[in-house]
Amino acid sequence: MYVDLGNALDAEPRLTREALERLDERVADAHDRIERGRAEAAHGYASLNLPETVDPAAVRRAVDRFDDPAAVLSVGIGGSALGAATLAEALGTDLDAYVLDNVDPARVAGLLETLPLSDTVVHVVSRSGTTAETLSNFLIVREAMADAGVDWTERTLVTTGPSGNLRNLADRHDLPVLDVPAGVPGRFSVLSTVALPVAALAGHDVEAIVDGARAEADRLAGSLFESPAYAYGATCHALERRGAGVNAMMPYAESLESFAEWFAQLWAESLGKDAVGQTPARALGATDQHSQLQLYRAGPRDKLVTLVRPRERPDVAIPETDLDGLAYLGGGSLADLLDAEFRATEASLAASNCPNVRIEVDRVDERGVGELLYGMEAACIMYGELAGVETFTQPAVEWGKRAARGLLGGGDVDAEDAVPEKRRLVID
Ligand SMILES: O=P(O)(O)OC[C@H]1O[C@](O)(CO)[C@@H](O)[C@@H]1O
Repeated sequence: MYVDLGNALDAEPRLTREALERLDERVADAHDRIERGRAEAAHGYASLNLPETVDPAAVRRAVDRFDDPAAVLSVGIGGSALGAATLAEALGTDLDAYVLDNVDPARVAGLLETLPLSDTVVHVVSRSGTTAETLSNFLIVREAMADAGVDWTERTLVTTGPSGNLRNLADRHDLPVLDVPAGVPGRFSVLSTVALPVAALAGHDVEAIVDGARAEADRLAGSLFESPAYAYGATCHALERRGAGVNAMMPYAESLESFAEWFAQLWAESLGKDAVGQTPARALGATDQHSQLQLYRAGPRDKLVTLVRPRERPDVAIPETDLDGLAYLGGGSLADLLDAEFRATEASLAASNCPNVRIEVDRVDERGVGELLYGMEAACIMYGELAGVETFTQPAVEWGKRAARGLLGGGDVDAEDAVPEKRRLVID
């Protein structure tokens, strides 16, 4: 992973090289704390040990029992689904890879009508084993398989924690179970048994994903000027402290669109604490040049844009054309066009004084994705250390969960007391 901070400096909000150099002293201390946390396999910090603690062979053994499926369905939510979605999209698969990470009945019904249920592997993931959306969807998928005469126990792989409903169900039906990694919050668990099974099922080189992560782990150092991941995390933090409350994650590769969604959970759920944090906006190049770029360039001076691209990408030639004004495109290629737009957008942001960071990987392949995912996790942890927040908890999400359970009669409050009377101003 390569990080270029050049356009992040002396923009608006203003961050100077001198300020980064002063911040680097705190990066060194934070690095020491992170390394101590890793050495103790402390909660959260253990995430950065996954290149050494994950067992790709165990992942492969778990999926080898499924003989050449046509489709894989990941059932989970948040970090228990976004990692699989990211890997499946980034690496592409001969399998039809689907993700159920919401409880929209139209989507669930529609998907069940199209899934080849007898030839689908269901990977159901929940660390807690109690998440309403995941368990509801799994029960529906299981019943659809049974109704279709498919033995769901032969089509299901579980990844879960040491206890809870999902562990009990797996034990009761003797399902193959992978353990979620200890001390690794869901949003940091992509490089583990949570998401790697999807990559393994698709025949990808899981070891290469882990090697990419390990390469980034080897770059963690006591200075942001020596560590791409820490450089990015420290720069994002420093810009947020100076007013860049929004970080638009804008990959210039369709295969990284889900990565931006994964990044959004990682950043928001880790760093949105104590009235601070940087709001991740999901964008896609070149598409959002025709959508959000107007706001990034001419809106409030409260943004950082993160531009991500592979240095090498597949290509498609553009035929010669005599169309007025378009002859310059003919004979070129889409990669040339996309990379020209990447550079032009980067320069246009700089010209409008919008700070932006360039992140590159050699290719969007197993190694490149491993580098990028691990690098963002390490960047997030560094940001959290510098911001002094509890990076690895997410207490604010619990209020809504309790209220929803209450409304459905499953909580410790009566349904009518689950949510306060809503203030109304109805315009109809
Ligand atoms: O893996 P689980 O326990 O189902 O949790 C799913 C997701 O829900 C959250 O706990 C938030 O509610 C996320 O942190 C997590 O990734």
